[in-house]
Amino acid sequence: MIKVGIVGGTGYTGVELLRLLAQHPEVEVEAITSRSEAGLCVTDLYPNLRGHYDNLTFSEPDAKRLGACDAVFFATPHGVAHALASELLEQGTRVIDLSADFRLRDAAEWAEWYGQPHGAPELLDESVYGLPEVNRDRIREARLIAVPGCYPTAVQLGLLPLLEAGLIDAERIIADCKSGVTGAGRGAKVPSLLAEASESMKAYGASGHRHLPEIRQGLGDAAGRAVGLTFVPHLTPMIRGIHATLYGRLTGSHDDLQGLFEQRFANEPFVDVMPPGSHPETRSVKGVNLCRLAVHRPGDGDTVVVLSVIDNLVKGASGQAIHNLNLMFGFDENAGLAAPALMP
Ligand SMILES: NC(=O)C1=CN([C@@H]2O[C@H](COP(=O)(O)OP(=O)(O)OC[C@H]3O[C@@H](n4cnc5c(N)ncnc54)[C@H](OP(=O)(O)O)[C@@H]3O)[C@@H](O)[C@H]2O)C=CC1
Ligand SMILES: CC(=O)N[C@@H](CCC(=O)OP(=O)(O)O)C(=O)O
Repeated sequence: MIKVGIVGGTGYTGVELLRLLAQHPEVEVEAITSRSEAGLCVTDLYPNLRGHYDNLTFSEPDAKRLGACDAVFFATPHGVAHALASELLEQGTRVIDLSADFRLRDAAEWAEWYGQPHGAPELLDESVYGLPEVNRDRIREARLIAVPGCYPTAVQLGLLPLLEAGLIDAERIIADCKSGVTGAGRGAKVPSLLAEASESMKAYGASGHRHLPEIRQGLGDAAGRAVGLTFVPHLTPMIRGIHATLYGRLTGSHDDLQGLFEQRFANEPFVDVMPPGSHPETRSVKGVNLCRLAVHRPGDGDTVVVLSVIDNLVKGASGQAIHNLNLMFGFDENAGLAAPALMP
């Protein structure tokens, strides 16, 4: 049994960590922080967790208390993990950061996209990008994990087989992506209001979104060269879910794209390549740590269309964070992550 802490326990990814960890046989949640709810019992804020965390209370973030844990998850806005990670690592605590603080290898690029100086550039060399389907062996050895973003997870998993095999034009990739409103966090914001978000849909960040450099970095690694990517996110009237429709122009010849995808993910417990002709739905991954993919080649032409769905809060955040924890501590990869999706 290991002890873990969660910084940012009142947010959507924080409560999702609690929900999933409640079924984890090897983990006990020792500390959970919130500045606004310090002193409140977790089950008073989240009654769905009654019977699981009845003695757990939110407390102010405290490096000493968190440093007594084997691992700490950061489910906080950008910049918070920068400030605390070093101190925790020095105390021997492993850090799994759900924010974007350690995802980009280049501190100057991070500062440009996040509008603030990078707060811990000295840690960038050792941080490991926590996409298990790419970095499984490095994750096992890591002390500091940067959990991929939600859109970047859906897009990279959908394009990796094609780029690794050199089958599409790396200069002209299109990722047309839709997210549910929990992607924007639990804080009150006008675009997330029921009357603003329901029965409507809109693109945002079309000229440049902060996930663009992260996705380009990962796809560039897969392709072995810089990629040209158009990425347009949309806000849709659903609570959870990401749907990515990915377009590439085939350059290499390959008769069996379905087989290519099935082979690439054959040993991956959290990627499901669906049968030919499928159209995966976001509700089929609701609440589970799974990316479902379908590959299409309309009219047998030179365009390949990949459909990729995840739950932004699970495979796009908290579930993937727990998968990383399982690898770092040598647990069964499925621990805490085995339940099937909610339907409907
Ligand atoms: N929502 C999603 O789908 C995804 C989110 N992420 C990332 O995960 C992180 C958390 O997201 P989400 O759960 O949606 O965010 P929320 O806005 O829902 O929650 C943020 C949490 O962080 C705490 N917090 C805020 N500021 C600070 C601070 N300065 N120091 C310590 N704690 C702080 C808040 O509690 P309090 O203010 O009371 O301390 C709250 O518990 C973000 O970086 C987000 O980008 C990643 C993938 C998907
Ligand atoms: C709908 C919505 O607002 N989504 C968020 C992305 C989700 C997220 O939390 O971003 P990270 O994965 O980088 O942490 C956004 O566009 O900024």
